[in-house]
Amino acid sequence: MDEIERQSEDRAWTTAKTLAEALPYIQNYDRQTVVIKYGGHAMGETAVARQFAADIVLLKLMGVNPVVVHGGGPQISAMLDKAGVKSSFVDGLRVTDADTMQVAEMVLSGAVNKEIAHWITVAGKQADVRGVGLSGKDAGLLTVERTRRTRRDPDSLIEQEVDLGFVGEPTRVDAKLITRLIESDADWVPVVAPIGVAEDGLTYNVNADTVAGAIAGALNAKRMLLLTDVEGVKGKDGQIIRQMTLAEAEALIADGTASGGMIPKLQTAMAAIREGVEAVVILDGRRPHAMLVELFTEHGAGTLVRAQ
Ligand SMILES: Nc1ncnc2c1ncn2[C@@H]1O[C@H](COP(=O)(O)OP(=O)(O)O)[C@@H](O)[C@H]1O
Ligand SMILES: CC(=O)N[C@@H](CCC(=O)OP(=O)(O)O)C(=O)O
Repeated sequence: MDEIERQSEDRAWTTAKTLAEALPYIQNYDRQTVVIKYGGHAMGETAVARQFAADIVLLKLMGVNPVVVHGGGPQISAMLDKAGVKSSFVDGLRVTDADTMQVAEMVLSGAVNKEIAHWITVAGKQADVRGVGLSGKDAGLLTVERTRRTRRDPDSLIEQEVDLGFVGEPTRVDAKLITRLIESDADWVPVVAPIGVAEDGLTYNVNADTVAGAIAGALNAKRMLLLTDVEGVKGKDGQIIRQMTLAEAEALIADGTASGGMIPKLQTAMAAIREGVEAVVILDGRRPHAMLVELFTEHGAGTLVRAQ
């Protein structure tokens, strides 16, 4: 046996050992629902999105029921730039006027949603695993109400309402369609764009973390994974915190250690756990196979948030 053959044999035995060690974890997640929020920053290039899709197919074939909720903030911003439309954010939420709403829906439901569903179908072709692209508009999946935000005027110190436009907050998830897709004998993977409809029938732009949390809560998911562009949640010392409780998550927001986009993530995590999701993990979606490390190894990845 030459050196190359020996190395290949070593790799084969290592792979088999890794698979065998994963057995307890595979059983733990057998037929369990895992909601995965795939952030716009985590998507990166096509190769990264294809790798993500391949990992989703692997999860499905290992017996997990993955439900993907995606973002696309950077992709919306790029399209708005092209169209010469200025965009601003308040507390991490995009101020969404009628023109911005049109672009956001086109990008989220049209481009990003179809691309992710498509890559899942391509990656799962041999085993007939298929991505099914939906938005909160399909089958009444996501009802929202207009988000209200107030700001204290620095001069008068009076609380004033900030008009965010067509930005919505989930009020009801009708998960029947997702449940049917999950429970079907066919290997369908729901892929949801963060668009909702209010009682007035109008379309609203919703933060994708918030949508993932609402859907995970409605499905009583075992896990929600928030895939982003950092390794996990950093503490005061800049080190990644491996595990935290709801109270600790709240303290990180209160003392300003968690800021910007991390605030809606932790708030969503807390809300989902209060609704019955067992645990939420915030992890780096740019790293290939991060979901597999989290779900199927003792080491895990990122920051795990749980009730206590
Ligand atoms: N304590 C913290 N730990 C880690 N990231 C933090 C923290 N506080 C703020 N952040 C910021 O939150 C960002 C993730 O949120 P966001 O950019 O909205 O991600 P996504 O687009 O994936 O939803 C990180 O890139 C980081 O800049
Ligand atoms: C209201 C609001 O801010 N909606 C978000 C929806 C997309 C999103 O949340 O995308 P990421 O997860 O990639 O940030 C937006 O317009 O950017």
